[in-house]
Amino acid sequence: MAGSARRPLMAGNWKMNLNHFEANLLVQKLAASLNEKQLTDVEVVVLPPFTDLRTVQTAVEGDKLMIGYGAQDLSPHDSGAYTGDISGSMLAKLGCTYVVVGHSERRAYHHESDALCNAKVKAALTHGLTPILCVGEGLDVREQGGHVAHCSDQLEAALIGISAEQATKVVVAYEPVWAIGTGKTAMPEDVQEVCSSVRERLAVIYDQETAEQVRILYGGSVKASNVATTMAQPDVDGGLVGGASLDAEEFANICRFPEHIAR
Ligand SMILES: O=C[C@H](O)COP(=O)(O)O
Repeated sequence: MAGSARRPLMAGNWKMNLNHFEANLLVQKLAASLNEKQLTDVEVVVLPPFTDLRTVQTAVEGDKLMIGYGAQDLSPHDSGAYTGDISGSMLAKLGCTYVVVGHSERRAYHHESDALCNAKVKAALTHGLTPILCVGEGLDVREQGGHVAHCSDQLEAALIGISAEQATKVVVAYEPVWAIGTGKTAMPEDVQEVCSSVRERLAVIYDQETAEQVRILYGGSVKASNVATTMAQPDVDGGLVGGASLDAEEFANICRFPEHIAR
């Protein structure tokens, strides 16, 4: 993010944690831990389970908290006989502004394909939601040196049929699978390598101006103790934080990262 015009984004992916009582407590604590300047410098977003969204909406709107929120997944369909699905329009009605698409846990445990991710990106954009499109390689791919091509290919496949104007509204999250929930953070230079290659691929698919507008996040064992060096990389515009976002004080410290980047 060094010198970039892109506003940093720190998104807390709660995954399948916290009931709606706990969700209310966490969002209130988080908001109380950050001041107006910090919440202006960095866009802070939480991504609770579906069952917590109404509670988070009530807290955010009722107390005018400067915190955004969104969902962890959405249906590629708009409505109808899709048992268990939640549509983009339902999320938009709940005040969501973001939705995660293609998280590696969904790709692995629910066999989500690039084609399905592409349909979900389109569904999100149709309903005015910002997709946080996840890409990332497994350890085997990294060890064979295929990580850059793997992530670029996932990106390109998920953006088929998306215009340049729409692409500027997409957030990309680079999450190496081997760094998720393992405590093994990728080295800042490794993160930069993939994030810059993602931006280069966006410039090839669209143009340089479009590529410069897209925010690219890093996710994988982000903590307050390691966030600053990663965020100091020029093509990293924020983070997608899992486990550490469940602790209000730790996540607030992560969101304060600009104060720890040497200028
Ligand atoms: O969406 C978040 C990522 O999967 C990272 O999770 P983690 O911070 O627990 O490693």
